[in-house]
Amino acid sequence: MTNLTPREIVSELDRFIIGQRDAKRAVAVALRNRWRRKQLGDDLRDEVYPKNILMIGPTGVGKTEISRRLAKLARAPFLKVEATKFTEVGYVGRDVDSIIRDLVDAAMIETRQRMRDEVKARAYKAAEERVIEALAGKDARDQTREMFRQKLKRGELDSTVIELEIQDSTMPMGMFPGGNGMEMQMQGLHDLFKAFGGRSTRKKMTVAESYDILIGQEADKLLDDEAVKSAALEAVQENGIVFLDEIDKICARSDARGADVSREGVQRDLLPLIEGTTVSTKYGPVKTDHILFIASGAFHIAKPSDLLPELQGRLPIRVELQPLNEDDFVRILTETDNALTRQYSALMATEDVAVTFTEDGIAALARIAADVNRSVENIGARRLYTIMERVFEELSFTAPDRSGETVTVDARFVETNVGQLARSADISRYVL
Ligand SMILES: Nc1ncnc2c1ncn2[C@@H]1O[C@H](COP(=O)(O)OP(=O)(O)OP(=O)(O)O)[C@@H](O)[C@H]1O
Repeated sequence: MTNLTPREIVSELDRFIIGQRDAKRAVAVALRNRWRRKQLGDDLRDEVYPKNILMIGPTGVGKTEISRRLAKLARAPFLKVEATKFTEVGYVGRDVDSIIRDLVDAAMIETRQRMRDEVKARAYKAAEERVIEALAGKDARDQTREMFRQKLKRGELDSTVIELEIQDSTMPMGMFPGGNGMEMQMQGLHDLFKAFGGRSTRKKMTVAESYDILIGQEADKLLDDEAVKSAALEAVQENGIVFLDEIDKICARSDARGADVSREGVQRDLLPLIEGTTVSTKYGPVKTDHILFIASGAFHIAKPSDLLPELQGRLPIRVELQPLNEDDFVRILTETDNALTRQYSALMATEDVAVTFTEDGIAALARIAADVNRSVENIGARRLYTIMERVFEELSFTAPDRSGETVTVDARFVETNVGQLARSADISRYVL
């Protein structure tokens, strides 16, 4: 939960997203409303429901990015899901409740990671004790232990090999950054192992290598699983954000049948989630009343008014996002904290190649992106990714041989690398 004001939230979002003022303001107010709700007395607090948002705008203009950044800012559990996923062939009421279950899974990983970080200092101390025990033996005198401790601190024993009892369920701290399916599976396995007490083996490793593993193991011992679970469930219920993409694709049109039946079915299934219901998950029941839903779609063909009236009522805040033009691309390339120009320069710097961008180089990149969006298909800012990748293709490959060089990305450099490709719509369709 953050206590930032709407103005502060918008200015945080401004660091990453160019333009789209209305959408930023809408999400900022939604977030602030959560804080306001928390300040209310018990009786009123339960009555205040989130005002869900409908974002209308073409692809690649920042709808997801705004929502994701907002969630990050608020440290809120976040899930993006395509509404069309539930209309796929074979749809027999595919479980929309899985949205909430996936959100809880994501929250469990994040919460565990955060709580692990909180106990990290204590875990580090405990890990150090175990290393000392492995070095000095179980019955070593205090004086001997202290001597090893000093040596450890000076890094003198980093490459000494020790033998340790390792629980198989233990994984290094770095393995839970939160997010993708693979990690979720790992998490499931991890829980399983933990439940059965894990299997321990003796392993040889250097002191330096042992720390990550031992800290992970000790942190797990300090973590109370029940506390992690209840914190994660509370985070979902009070702060969860679900981004429902492609909501326009589940609108039924009046002139068709068949697939449209299932589309309308999905809307009906989604309704209770958005209106507030209780979903059972493997960690316990979750009330969805205060989860914020941000629905999004291009609405090129269907209109918001084609959604079920009940669903329209549950998405009362409508914001339009604007298509991005050449000027926006220049700003995206130069003003954002995570600008692609910064990313490429930093990546090349790791090879000791200094990359700088000139103003006309940036202008050329933006112009080509806008041209290709016009002539082929408008995919918004995503076009910058494909253009940049092409521009840097040669340099990326040869960088290790060019250590110590300086490369200036100016209009000529851009022209040489993508100019020709960009002028042919047929070729750009495949490569840009
Ligand atoms: N206004 C913007 N400012 C800066 N970067 C942007 C902006 N719009 C899009 N981007 C970048 O383009 C990429 C795609 O944007 P995003 O995922 O937000 O698209 P979207 O509008 O949600 O489209 P879709 O509905 O197809 O998912 C992201 O990496 C994002 O950083």
